[in-house]
Amino acid sequence: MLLAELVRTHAAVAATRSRLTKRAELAAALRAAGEVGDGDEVEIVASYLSGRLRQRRTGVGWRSLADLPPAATDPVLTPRDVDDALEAVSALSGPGSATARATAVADLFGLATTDEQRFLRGLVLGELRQGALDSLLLDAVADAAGVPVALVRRAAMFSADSGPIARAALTGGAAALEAFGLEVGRPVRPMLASSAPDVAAAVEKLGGGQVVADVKLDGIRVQVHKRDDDVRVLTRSLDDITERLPEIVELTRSLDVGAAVLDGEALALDEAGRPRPFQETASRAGTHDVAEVAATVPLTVRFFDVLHADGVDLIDAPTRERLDVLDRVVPPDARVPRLVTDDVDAVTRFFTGAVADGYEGLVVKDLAAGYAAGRRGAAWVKVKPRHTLDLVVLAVERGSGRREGTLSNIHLGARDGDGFVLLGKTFKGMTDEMLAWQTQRFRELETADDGWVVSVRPEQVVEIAFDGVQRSTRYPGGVALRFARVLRYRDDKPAAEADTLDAVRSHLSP
Ligand SMILES: Nc1ncnc2c1ncn2[C@@H]1O[C@H](COP(=O)(O)OP(=O)(O)OP(=O)(O)O)[C@@H](O)[C@H]1O
Repeated sequence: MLLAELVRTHAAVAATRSRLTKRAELAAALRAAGEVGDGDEVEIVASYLSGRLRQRRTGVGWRSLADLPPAATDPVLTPRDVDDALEAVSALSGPGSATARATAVADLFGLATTDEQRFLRGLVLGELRQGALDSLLLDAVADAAGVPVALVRRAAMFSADSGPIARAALTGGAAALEAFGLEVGRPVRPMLASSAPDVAAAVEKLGGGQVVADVKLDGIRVQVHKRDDDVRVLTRSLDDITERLPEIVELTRSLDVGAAVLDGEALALDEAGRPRPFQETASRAGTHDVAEVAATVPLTVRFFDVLHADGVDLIDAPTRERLDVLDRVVPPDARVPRLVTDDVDAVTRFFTGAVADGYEGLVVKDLAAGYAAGRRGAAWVKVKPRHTLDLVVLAVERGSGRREGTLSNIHLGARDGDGFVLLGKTFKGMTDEMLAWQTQRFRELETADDGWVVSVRPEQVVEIAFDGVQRSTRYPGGVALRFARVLRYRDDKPAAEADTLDAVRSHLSP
C-alpha cells in the first residue's frame, strides 16, 4: 500500500459529512492494509488514519517543517517508509542530533508529493488528531475485521492508541480483542464529559433523579496507577509524566491500598487552598527538568474516580459503588468535593459556591452509570458559567478540508487605545450559514491577502463565548482566551464599542 492511498482516504473522509461514507472509506483502507497480511502495516495505517504517529515524541517541531524541500512528482513512499524514518528520527539524541534530524526530515519530505507533504506535516505536528476521527476509525475496524463494534470499543478502552486495536482485530479477530482488559500500570482511556448550559439542564440530562455533583477543577487530568510503591502518572492523552510529579507519586504511595487505578485532576493551589491560575499548573506539568520541578509550585491532586482497587475491576461498577471505594482508599483532602442530592436547587447553590471559590464549575454525574472509558459519555455533564466578550475581527484564514473555499479561522482583537490587540483565533462555533456569510463579508473588508491570511478592516464585531482567560506570551496582549467560540456576529455594535483589553484582563483568575 502506498502512502498516497492513505492520503487519498484521509482527504475523502474530510470531504464528506456522511459518517457512513467516512466509515466505508476508512474500512476500505484498513482492509487494503490487512491484505498485505502484516500486522505492522495495519497498525501504522490505522494510527495515521486517526491522525497519530506510533512514536510518542519525534523532536520534529513546526520550525523544522517551515521550509520543505521541493515535492516529488510521483508517489513512492509507503506508510512503513514513513514510520521507519520517524522511528529513526525519534531515536536521535545528543550532540549533532538536530542536524541529523533536519537531514532525515528533509530526505523524507523530499520523497513526498505535495499532497503527501501536507498530510505528513499535519501528522507530525499532531494537527490531524481528532477524537471524532478516532471513534469512527474504531467503527471501521469492526467493519473491516467483521467483528462486533462493541467488542472493538471495549478493547479500545484499554489501549491508548487505536493502532494495536486494529492490528488485533484484523489479524486475530474477536479472540485477540477479548484479550484486552484493565491491567494496573497500563493506560485506560479517560472518560470525558458532555456539557450543559446550566445546572438544571445538566440534572435533566441525567434523567432528573439523584445525582452526584463534583466540583470541576481547572487543572490537568491525571490517571494514576499504583502497584505498591510503583506509581505511574499519565495525562489525559495518556503520556507518562510520572517524573514531573514526585509529590503526586508520594501521596499515592501513602494510600492505604496495594493496587489501584485512580482518576483525578492535578492543580496548583495557593496557601488558602484556592486554585491558582491554570497556566501555573500547565507550565509546571510541562516541566521536564527535575531541579526546576523541585523549585516551582507543587501540584496537589484531587481524585474523583477509581477504576480498580486491590484486584477488583470497577470499570463497569456504577458511580455510586466506585465512589464508596474511592472514599475508602483516598482520604478526604485528596478527593474532589462533591454533593449527592436529588434537589436541583441544592446543586445550583453548590455550583454558585464552587465558582465563587475560584473553581471552574461542576461535573454532574449519573450515580448508576459505569465508567465509559474513552467516550464523551452522557453520564458526565459539565456546567460552567458562560463568559462572553464582544471582539473585533482583525483577519481571517482560508479554510481547509471540509471548509475549503471559505474564510474560516478568525483572528480576534480587543480594543486598546485607538487600536486593537490580537487575543487569539477561533474557527469554532460557526454554522455553515455563518461561514458563507463571513466569507463574503470579510472579502468586502479585505485590505490584504497573502494567499493564506486575509487581513480586514477592523469593523466587524463578533460575540465570543469562552471558558476563561489566561496569561500567555503567545499574543501581544499577554492574555489568551480558553476555548473561544463564535456565538454570533453583531451588526448592532460598532467596533468602537467592542470590549477592551482591560475588560478581557478582568476575567483573569486572581
Ligand atoms: N470532578 C471532576 N470530574 C470529572 N472531570 C473533571 C473534574 N474536575 C475537573 N475535571 C476535568 O474536566 C474534564 C471533563 O471535561 P471534558 O471531558 O469535556 O474535558 P475537556 O475537553 O478537557 O474539557 P475542559 O476544557 O472543560 O476541561 C476532565 O477531562 C477533567 O480534566
